[in-house]
Amino acid sequence: MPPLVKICGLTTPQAVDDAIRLGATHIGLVHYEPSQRHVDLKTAAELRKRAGSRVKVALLLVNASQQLTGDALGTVRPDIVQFHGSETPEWLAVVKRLVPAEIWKAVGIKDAGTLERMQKYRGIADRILFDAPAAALPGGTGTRFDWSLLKNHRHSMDWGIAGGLTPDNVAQAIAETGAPLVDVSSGVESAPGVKDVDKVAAFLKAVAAC
Ligand SMILES: O=C(O)c1ccccc1NCC(=O)[C@H](O)[C@H](O)COP(=O)(O)O
Repeated sequence: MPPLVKICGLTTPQAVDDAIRLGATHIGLVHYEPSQRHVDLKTAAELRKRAGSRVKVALLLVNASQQLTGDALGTVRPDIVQFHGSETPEWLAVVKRLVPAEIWKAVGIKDAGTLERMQKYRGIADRILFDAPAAALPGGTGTRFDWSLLKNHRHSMDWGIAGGLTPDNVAQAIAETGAPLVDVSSGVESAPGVKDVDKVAAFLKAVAAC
């Protein structure tokens, strides 16, 4: 079975409809003001509603306060909360107890030590998303990590990969890592925050062929 596909950083109803029509299994909405893909909570709730049950919807937060996390989850009611900052396992466990959503943790993978350090999320996060290490922003940077770090790794949690994936390299990334889920944002854009329907189609076609 081909990997699951999350198209992240959607900002418009058209982009949501396109991603779903073309076969994405997940979409991501970024609520983080410094991001060029930031959507306010009202917009995020509208996009979430539009997606309905056609696809799983992830809401991305980065080191959000308790207040903002509560407001965001209460307003948007996502299927998944994707924590993309330096949130602790303890905080994720609190959120997990309070909301009926899957908890995902993005982890910037630098070296084999990352694979040890992320074990602290075991039993708490429902999925680990391996991404490139944080740069100016913690995600959506179009940067790849060293896929060979995951070669032959025995995963103890559900997982996926992100970071610098494109229609041209996603098949190789899947072949090298065996990822059960791939996540893309800038690799299917014509400009930061603007999804390109042809690139989204090409990405999904490349994954479907795996
Ligand atoms: O997309 C953003 O702007 C963003 C900002 C801050 C935190 C996370 C963000 N995106 C998270 C994602 O899940 C991206 O899809 C992932 O980092 C891969 O991005 P890209 O390398 O552009 O495909």
